[in-house]
Amino acid sequence: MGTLVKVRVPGTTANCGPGFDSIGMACTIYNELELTLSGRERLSIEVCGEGAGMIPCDEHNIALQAIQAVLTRVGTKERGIVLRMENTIPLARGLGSSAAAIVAGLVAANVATGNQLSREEIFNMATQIEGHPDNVAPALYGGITLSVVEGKNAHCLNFTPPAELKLVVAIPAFGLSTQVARQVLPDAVSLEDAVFNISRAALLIGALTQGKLDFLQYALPDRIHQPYREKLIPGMAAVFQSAIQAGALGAAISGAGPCLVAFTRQNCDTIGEAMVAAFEKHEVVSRYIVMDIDLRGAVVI
Ligand SMILES: Nc1ncnc2c1ncn2[C@@H]1O[C@H](COP(=O)(O)OP(=O)(O)OP(=O)(O)O)[C@@H](O)[C@H]1O
Ligand SMILES: N[C@@H](CCO)C(=O)O
Repeated sequence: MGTLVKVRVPGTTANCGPGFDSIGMACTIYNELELTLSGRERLSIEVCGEGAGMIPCDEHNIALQAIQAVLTRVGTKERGIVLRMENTIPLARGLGSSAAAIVAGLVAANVATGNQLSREEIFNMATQIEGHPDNVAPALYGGITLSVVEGKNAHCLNFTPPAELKLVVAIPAFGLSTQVARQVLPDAVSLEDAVFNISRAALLIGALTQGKLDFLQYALPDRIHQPYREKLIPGMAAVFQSAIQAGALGAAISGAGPCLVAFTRQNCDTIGEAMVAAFEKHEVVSRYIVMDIDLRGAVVI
């Protein structure tokens, strides 16, 4: 016996073009995590669905590390952990699988130990474990999130997106770890590129908050991460172009990639099929999914 808690956490698409390491959106694709916490010394981890057989089931598991971080923080003596994960978020594709695992572990452990930590404390811990806030923020809070890191603290605003906004995501068959996708980035960018991104990130938030989605065509381009990551994602520019030709408002790398996300009001299947066909011309096997923006973030179920 012990305390059993089950949580559901959404996948996320981060950066959204120019908002590198800051802007994120929660998506209607979910992982579930069930934690049983007891006084009996025990560790058992079971992973079903996406990542089964690949995700470590020992002390290297990041959901377990998140749980242990909470247990240490609140000083509980209960160290018996039985963990079961049911995943639908594809692994290492740019849809926030690691952020979902971290947030799920933190939220479940906090509930199992009597809700001693606030959402802000959980957000800070999640940001420290993940290394940047843009996936963990929407995974925790839902909606569209804007995050900054100030010293040891992260701060986040979230808002509800325009109801008609849909996400069409082309998911390549190959994985790309965030660590590798960050290694290709430059240490510094020019003032011109910084201004390019700042102005577009600002316009993007204006367009999303005012529901002026036609502005996304001007707001989504990026110069500080996507051009450098293009070599890791064969066909990237062609997939963006084909999505726009099929009716999308614009497109971006989802997170660190290799998923590419198109933003649209309509024609989702036409756009998805065009993206998959464009990838195929570059010998990349892919599939597509259509998602809305999740408004709830992490929930106890
Ligand atoms: N449910 C899970 N439980 C434990 N570890 C997981 C889980 N899901 C993902 N991970 C770990 O996270 C790694 C993938 O993280 P990575 O940051 O590279 O990609 P991502 O989070 O899917 O994409 P992005 O951060 O670009 O959105 C996996 O290789 C695995 O080690
Ligand atoms: N902002 C992060 C998101 C992926 O975790 C990146 O692009 O590296």
